[in-house]
Amino acid sequence: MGALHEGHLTLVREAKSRADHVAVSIFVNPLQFGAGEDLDAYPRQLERDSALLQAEGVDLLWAPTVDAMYPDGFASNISISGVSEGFCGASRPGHFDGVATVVCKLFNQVRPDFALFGAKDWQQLAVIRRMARDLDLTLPLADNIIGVETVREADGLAMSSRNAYLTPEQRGQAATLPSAMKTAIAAIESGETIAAALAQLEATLLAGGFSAIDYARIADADTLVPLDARSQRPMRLLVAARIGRARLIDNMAVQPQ
Ligand SMILES: Nc1ncnc2c1ncn2[C@@H]1O[C@H](COP(=O)(O)OP(=O)(O)OP(=O)(O)O)[C@@H](O)[C@H]1O
Ligand SMILES: CC(C)(CO)[C@@H](O)C(=O)[O-]
Ligand code: BAL
Repeated sequence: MGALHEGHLTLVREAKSRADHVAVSIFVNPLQFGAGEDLDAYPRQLERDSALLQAEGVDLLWAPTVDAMYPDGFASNISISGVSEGFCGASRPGHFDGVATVVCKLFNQVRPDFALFGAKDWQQLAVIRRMARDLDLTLPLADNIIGVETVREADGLAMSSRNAYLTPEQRGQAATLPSAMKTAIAAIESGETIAAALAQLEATLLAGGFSAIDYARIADADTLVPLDARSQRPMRLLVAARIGRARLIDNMAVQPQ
C-alpha cells in the first residue's frame, strides 16, 4: 500500500534474488478499510516510493487508480471463510474480503510467477494462500506465495507504515509490544499456562502506554485455530493492540511442545 520502508524493500530484494523481473504494486485499497478506519489518513508518497523502487532496480511499478480498479458497476467480492474469521477478521469486519478481492485482481493484472508477502501480516498470508489453493489460481501457484520474515527496528518494533502515526513518546512505548511478546513466549515454552502468560502480556501492554488490545492469542500457525494449551504443531502468538492513533499488529513463533 506504499509509504515504503525497509520491510517492503526487503520483499523487493528477496524477489530480485529469485526472479529476472520484479513488479511491485502500490494501491491503497478502499475495500479493505472499514468505516471509521484510516483510509484517508493512510500515508501516500508515490513519488518517493517510485524513486526508492527505481533505485532497487524494480522493473514495473503497478499503481492503478481507485476508479480503474473499481469502475462504476463493480459488484464482485471474494470471501474466504475459516482462516479469515478470527483475529483481524473479527476486529475488522470485511477486511479480508477486501484483501482477497484486490489480491486476486492484482494477480490477474500482473500475472506474476510467484508473489511475496510479509510475515508481519501473518493472517493475511494465510488467507492469500487459502484463496490461491481454493480458487486454483495457477499464477501464482499456491506454493509460490512466499512469506518473508518480519523486518524490525533496532528495538524490535515491527516496521509498519502505520508507525508514522506515533508521537515520539508513543514510538518509544511501542517497543513494549515485541518485548512483552517475547517474555510471554519464553514463559509458555518453560511451562507457564497460556492463559497466565497472555494475561501478563495484556497487563504489560496496558501499563506500557497501549490503550486497548484487540486480541492477544496463541493459534495453530497454519490454520489459525486458537489454542488454550500447547500443541505439538507449530504455533503462533498473534497480537493487535492500539497505541495513540495506531493499531499495531505483530506475531511470533511459539515452539511446539
Ligand atoms: N516489517 C515488515 N517486514 C516484512 N514485510 C512487511 C513488513 N511490513 C509490511 N510488510 C509486507 O509488505 C507488504 C505490503 O504491506 P503494506 O503496504 O500493507 O505495509 P505495512 O507496512 O504492513 O502497512 P500497515 O502497517 O500500515 O498495514 C505486505 O506483504 C506486508 O506484509
Ligand atoms: C495484500 C495487500 C496488498 C492488499 O491490499 C495489502 O493488504 C498489503 O500490502 O499488505
Ligand atoms: N498490511 C495489511 C493491510 C491493512 O492493514 O489494511
